[in-house]
Amino acid sequence: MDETYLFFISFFCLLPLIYLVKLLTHQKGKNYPPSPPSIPIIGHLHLINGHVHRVLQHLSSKYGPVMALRFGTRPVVVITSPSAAEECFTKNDIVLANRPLLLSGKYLDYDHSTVGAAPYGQLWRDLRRIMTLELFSTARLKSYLGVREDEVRSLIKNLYQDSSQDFTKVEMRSRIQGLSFNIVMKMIADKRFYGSGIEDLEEASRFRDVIRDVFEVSGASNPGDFIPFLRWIDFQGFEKRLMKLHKKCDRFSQNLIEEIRIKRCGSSLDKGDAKTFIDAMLSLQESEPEYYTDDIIKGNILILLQAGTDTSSGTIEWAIALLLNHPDVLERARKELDNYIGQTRLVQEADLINLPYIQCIINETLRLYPAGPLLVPHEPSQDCTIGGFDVARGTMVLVNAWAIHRDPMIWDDPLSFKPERFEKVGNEGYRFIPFGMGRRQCPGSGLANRIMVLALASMIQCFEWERVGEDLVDLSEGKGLTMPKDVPLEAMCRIRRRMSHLISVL
Ligand code: HEM
Repeated sequence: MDETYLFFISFFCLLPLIYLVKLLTHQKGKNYPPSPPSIPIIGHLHLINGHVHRVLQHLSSKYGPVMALRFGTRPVVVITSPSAAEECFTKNDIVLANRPLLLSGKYLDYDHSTVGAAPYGQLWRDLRRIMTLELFSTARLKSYLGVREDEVRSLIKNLYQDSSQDFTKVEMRSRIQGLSFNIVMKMIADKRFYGSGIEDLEEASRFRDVIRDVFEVSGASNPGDFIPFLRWIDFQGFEKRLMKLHKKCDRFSQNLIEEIRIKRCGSSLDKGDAKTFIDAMLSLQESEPEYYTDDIIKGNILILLQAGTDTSSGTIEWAIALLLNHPDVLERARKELDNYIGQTRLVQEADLINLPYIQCIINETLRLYPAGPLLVPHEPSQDCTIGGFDVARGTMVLVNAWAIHRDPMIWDDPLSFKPERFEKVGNEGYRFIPFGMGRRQCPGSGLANRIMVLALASMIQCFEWERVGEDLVDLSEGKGLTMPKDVPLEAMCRIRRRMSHLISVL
């Protein structure tokens, strides 16, 4: 028999034994979290069939709020209680501020050099500081107010053009996606890629396709991240797909950078009055070209588009779907708007502070349908303890926000949509964590909130809404990183008669 063949046969027969010995020696003297029985080599991967947050919720109900799993060779710990989550983001916050290095991060995050994928260290701190300063600070959010209000008006105008005095069926997903995409894109590169007034329609359509592919690939889990052998043979051609996508994304974001470079040549912008995120990064590049390379800028353009678009638009879509199934809640929201603003002017962002019930609707939507059901994976940079259990350095830590938000021990009647529950309590602590907590929590939460509340308030103020048929809107969750609604939302929409004089002049 061929010697190589013999070698492979004995290697694969020995693997379970090596695995067992490693497991037993590793566990000696340690208090690891409870864990379901596992299978050699694949660990618990065979249990993950269906929506991961749901499977993990089911397992945690048996094995407890701090549970250990093994995805192939990768140890995983799943957190499913507010107190354990609190421990993660207070006592262990620095240790857990690290991210696991996954294959997608090599290509889509330019070797893990984006704010979302970078390990906890100097680069991450610098990027986070730049983004806070240039995009998310109160002053910056104020300076982009016009962009948000213009884009919301453009959505209202677009709905107005497609609706009439009678109820008309409208498709909602692409319109709402266009809204959040345009807002983030204006902040990054002063460009719009959806709706009217676009200079290069073909470029816009190609760019939208590329971003859709990025979402698809980042949403798919790659078995090679868990079983190294599959990575060596590029199982299912995942790495090839990533390489191809990287090339496409790279071309587009490089073009965006070049356009801004050309514009900057003819203007006297300096660091202080940077207009866009790319402007700010190019200013920094001028003083530190080796550090703020084009690759760093391109990766961070992509992460902002990924993290900032489908999350907010998906939440708005869920909120409208929930309102269609709960006309009483919709009616109360409309009354709040009519009482405070009336029908003589359009709602503005400055009004939002006086619309607490609409904010409650957004919170309740985020509770039931958080756009990051498992947050983003964390990885301890050194051994630590959570809930009295040992968690080894290099373990992937998943916080199941979706399950915490639906825990009947924590929430009264947790599966029902009741926005008023957010009226009573002020500080929700670690039982409501749609944006995560601690150092790596979402830096875009303030921006997202403004977009979501203003868009929802404007749509309720200007139109009447009904379901397409008698049946309730289907609320099944689809596949994807941001837990989108499975079936894109359609609704019946009619202009509110007393608002049409305001909308027709937009
Ligand atoms: C409904 C809207 C949104 C939700 C629910 C959401 C949720 C989250 C969550 C759960 C995380 C991970 C937190 C963790 O690691 O524990 C995150 C990270 C992040 N989000 Fe958001 N997000 C939203 C909107 C936005 C927007 C509008 C932007 C920017 C335009 C943004 C930018 C980011 C970035 C850059 C990170 C990575 C932060 C880091 O690793 O340091 N997000 N977001």
